[in-house]
Amino acid sequence: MKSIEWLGNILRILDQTKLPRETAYRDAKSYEEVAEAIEKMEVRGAPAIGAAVAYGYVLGALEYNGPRQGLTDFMETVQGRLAQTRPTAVNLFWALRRMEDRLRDCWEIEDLDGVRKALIEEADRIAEDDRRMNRLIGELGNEVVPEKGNILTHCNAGALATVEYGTALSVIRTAYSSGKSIHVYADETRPLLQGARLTALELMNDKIPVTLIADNMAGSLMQQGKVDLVIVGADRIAANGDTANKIGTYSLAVLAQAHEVPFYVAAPTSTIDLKVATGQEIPIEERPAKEMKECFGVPMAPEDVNVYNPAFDVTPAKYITGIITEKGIVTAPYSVNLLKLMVRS
Ligand SMILES: CSC[C@H]1O[C@H](OP(=O)(O)O)[C@H](O)[C@@H]1O
Repeated sequence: MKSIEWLGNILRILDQTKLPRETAYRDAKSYEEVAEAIEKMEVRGAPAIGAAVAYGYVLGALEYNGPRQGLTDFMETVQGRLAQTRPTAVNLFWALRRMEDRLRDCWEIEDLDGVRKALIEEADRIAEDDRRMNRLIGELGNEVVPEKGNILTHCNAGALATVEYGTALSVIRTAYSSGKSIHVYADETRPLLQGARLTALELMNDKIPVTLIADNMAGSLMQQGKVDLVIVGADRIAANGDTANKIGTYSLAVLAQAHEVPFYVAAPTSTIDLKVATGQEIPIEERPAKEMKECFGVPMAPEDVNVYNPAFDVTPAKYITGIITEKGIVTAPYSVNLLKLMVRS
């Protein structure tokens, strides 16, 4: 299953809100449609959002029908719309910056189609970079996976959260295909159930042994000694290693430390944001109350009850055993080692 597919002038988006019961697609023909798909979480997951935004930017350039000199101003409108969709995943802004830089480098190209071609090539590079980084994350991350054991993961950091392979699930896939005897506990991940709906689906499709659990069961499994490793994804990693990820990740990290279970974050370097010193600076998205009060249309709470619905939380670096990236596995002191990693070619 591919989260997105570029069809030359259309971005085909697998509508993840309908999985696993229905495989449906949105064929986005405009940057506004891509923005809506991101806001509605039809496409979600930090790296997948980054690639979707890159192609949304291309669709904006294809929509523009004015004189060449007006393109830059128009693309600022496109950039603004895409940038306001979701605030936490830094990959969104990393991809937008790459597209803006590419547009700026096209200043000598007078032909609009020439500029569009250059932007499409940049978006394709962003997508290919993600595929490459995720493969490497799997290969390098395999080092931390035991020959035999139970791995717990949270939310969906799989192929559906990226362009291909996944991040945390890339490590799991690589370990399994290397012959390791692993089994996965997948947190269902309330309220939108990315674990139940997406991670369980991906792992079953790959015939990787998986058991679905409610989020509140993780502690008990660790207390029984049934979890050997926790691997999660990330939406933004601060310069000191503090990591924003799906709500519930922080609780898992504290539980893992209390039970001496290794806790790893798997993420491409496009998720590392050295411009934020600590996790306190990471903007945390608040999602609509409806997502808490309903489960896909079925009321789960009184209609007018107050709701707190942050989409992410921040895990302090002290709870993180290591961060698995395509350039290597980083451990504490993160402020030093993340900087070294990012300057490494
Ligand atoms: C490969 S990182 C995926 C990351 O994104 C998810 O958030 P959302 O489903 O809201 O986009 C979750 O935090 C995952 O770990």
